[in-house]
Amino acid sequence: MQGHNNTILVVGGGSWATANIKMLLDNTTEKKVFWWMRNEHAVEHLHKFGHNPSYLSSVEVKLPASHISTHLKSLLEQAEFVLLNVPAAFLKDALKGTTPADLAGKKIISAIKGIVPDENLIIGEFMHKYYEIPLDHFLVISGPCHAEEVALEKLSYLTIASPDTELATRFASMLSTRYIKTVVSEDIYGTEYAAVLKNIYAVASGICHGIGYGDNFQSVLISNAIREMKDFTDAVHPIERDIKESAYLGDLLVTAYSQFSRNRTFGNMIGKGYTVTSAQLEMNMVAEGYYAVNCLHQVNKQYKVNMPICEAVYRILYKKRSPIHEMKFLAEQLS
Ligand SMILES: NC(=O)C1=CN([C@@H]2O[C@H](COP(=O)(O)OP(=O)(O)OC[C@H]3O[C@@H](n4cnc5c(N)ncnc54)[C@H](OP(=O)(O)O)[C@@H]3O)[C@@H](O)[C@H]2O)C=CC1
Ligand SMILES: O=C(CO)COP(=O)(O)O
Repeated sequence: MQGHNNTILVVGGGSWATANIKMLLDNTTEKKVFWWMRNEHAVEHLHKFGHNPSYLSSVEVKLPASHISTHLKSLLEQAEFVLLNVPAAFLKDALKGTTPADLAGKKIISAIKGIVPDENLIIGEFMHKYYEIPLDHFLVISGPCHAEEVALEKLSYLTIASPDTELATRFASMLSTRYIKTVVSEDIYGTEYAAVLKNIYAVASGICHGIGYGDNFQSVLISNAIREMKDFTDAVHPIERDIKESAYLGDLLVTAYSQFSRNRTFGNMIGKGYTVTSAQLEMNMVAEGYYAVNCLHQVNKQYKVNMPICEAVYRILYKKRSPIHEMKFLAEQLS
């Protein structure tokens, strides 16, 4: 049983999970950090050498061996906070065998920027529906922040969203460091959906770059993308929201332009003529936008928001339409 014990379990073994572990360990608030990942070899490597062998391997992880394991149930017992950090497509797999009782009373934080495939639910909705997590026990970590830059301790800003802003502020105080500034928000729906959408727009940006469009066109694409994002988030959860804040516009910009973006890299390969499978094989990491655009296409059947950029990416990735033709068609609709 856990009260306010500042015990955080990070679930996931990829780059963002490793970056989150670093932030939590560099932050000086008294706390206990536990880490679950599926890969036994990576756990052994961390026990022996204090580095994740496959992702952000320069990051030093100083945790007792008993705090890093592949056994989720036993790690869950003491946790006050459970920080979900696997790609959305693998969340069900990661939580297999976990019941609502195992998560009862815990605060769930999503650092995932994706939708659960087949369910077409963002993470807060999924955890509420299948694990009975009340929304005021749910938090989102988002904002323009690449794991690679966290590893380099480059100044970054994160948004912590929760309907319970006191809780969000408490968690933010366990994450902030010299190089991490935090902002608190109440907008869990807008923050989650904006993160999902910006991945799709970054795929679009990469496709255009791969085809040969230049910076002039990219800027028009992204200007239209932020309007599309605003229309969709307003339709799903209409509250007073400034789309220019860093969790919305900021994350769109960094993902659409950064050399570190997996979504942009994936899109670039598609624009250059790679198939989806060959582009995925080429990358050791996951581009959430690929899965998200299919889910978003389904979700938007309900809202019917005009989303020409998402639709173009959907047809390219799921209907095997030519990137050149689709982007030419899209270009006619942008302004
Ligand atoms: N990277 C970043 O800069 C940021 C990422 N995010 C978000 O964080 C989330 C996690 O992404 P990230 O850490 O970058 O992931 P990575 O792409 O770095 O790593 C992929 C992760 O997925 C796991 N995985 C791959 N295939 C499967 C499978 N079939 N079943 C279960 N797990 C699998 C891998 O485990 P294994 O190694 O065992 O194969 C690995 O832990 C995503 O939603 C992403 O959008 C958010 C902000 C920044
Ligand atoms: O969310 C991110 C930066 O804020 C990471 O984006 P990518 O998954 O495209 O690398």
